[in-house]
Amino acid sequence: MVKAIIAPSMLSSDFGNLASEAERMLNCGADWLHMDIMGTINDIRGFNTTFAGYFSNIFQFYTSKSEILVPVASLLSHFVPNLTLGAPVIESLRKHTKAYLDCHLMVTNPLDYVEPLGKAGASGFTFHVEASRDNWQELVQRIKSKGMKPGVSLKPGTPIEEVYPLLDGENSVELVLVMTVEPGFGGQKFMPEMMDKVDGGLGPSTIEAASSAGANCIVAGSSVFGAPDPAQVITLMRGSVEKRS
Ligand SMILES: O=C(CO)[C@@H](O)[C@H](O)COP(=O)(O)O
Ligand SMILES: [Fe+2]
Repeated sequence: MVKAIIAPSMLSSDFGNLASEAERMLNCGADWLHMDIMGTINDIRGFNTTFAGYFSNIFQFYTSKSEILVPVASLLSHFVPNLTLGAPVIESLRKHTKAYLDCHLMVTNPLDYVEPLGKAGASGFTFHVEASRDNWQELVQRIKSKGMKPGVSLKPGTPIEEVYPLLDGENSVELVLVMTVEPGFGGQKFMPEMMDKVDGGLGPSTIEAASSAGANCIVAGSSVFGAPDPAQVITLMRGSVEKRS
């Protein structure tokens, strides 16, 4: 029987009560806690923080809509047009739980986050293949040296072949996170066309497609946190994966 891992994305939780939201999810049957770490303007190489921060604020002042922000964000080499949490939050949450903290790094230079997240108590460190094409071997070694489990993720538009080199050899990853939404926000629509490649928009109405496509580690945010009975959604998704032999 395939072992399911259900990892509620804490991006959809009440960040003002993160520790109790984490405990609630674990009491509802969650195996891992998925922590979406999203980049800031400081990710830009060569820009100093103040200038880049100021520049980004101007753009964000004039383009409040996320669909406009995306081209602006990519222009400014943001990995995603959103800002969530970092090592200090992981460190605080770690004081309240022993759970597996599955960190998903949507940042332009993941190497800069290995040290702080390892120290903060992260369990898994999943970086994006689009942000590590020239240094993924060093990245995997550094992640392992800090006692974290290395994973790789890919955006919907990235061909699955790009992660093949990371699947075997001494610098292989232990998890592949197939994004079934564009990275950056929770609550987006599931992209069924990703099934031949499977993170996002998952819930009772889409889990069958993902589990029959072979996914066993399920990241779901809005469908779990938005449910009147999150435990029931977690059990349903677990059942869908584990009925596969
Ligand atoms: O990494 C991401 C989004 O960037 C995902 O982890 C989402 O946060 C999953 O949330 P839902 O799509 O299930 O609401
Ligand atoms: Fe994620």
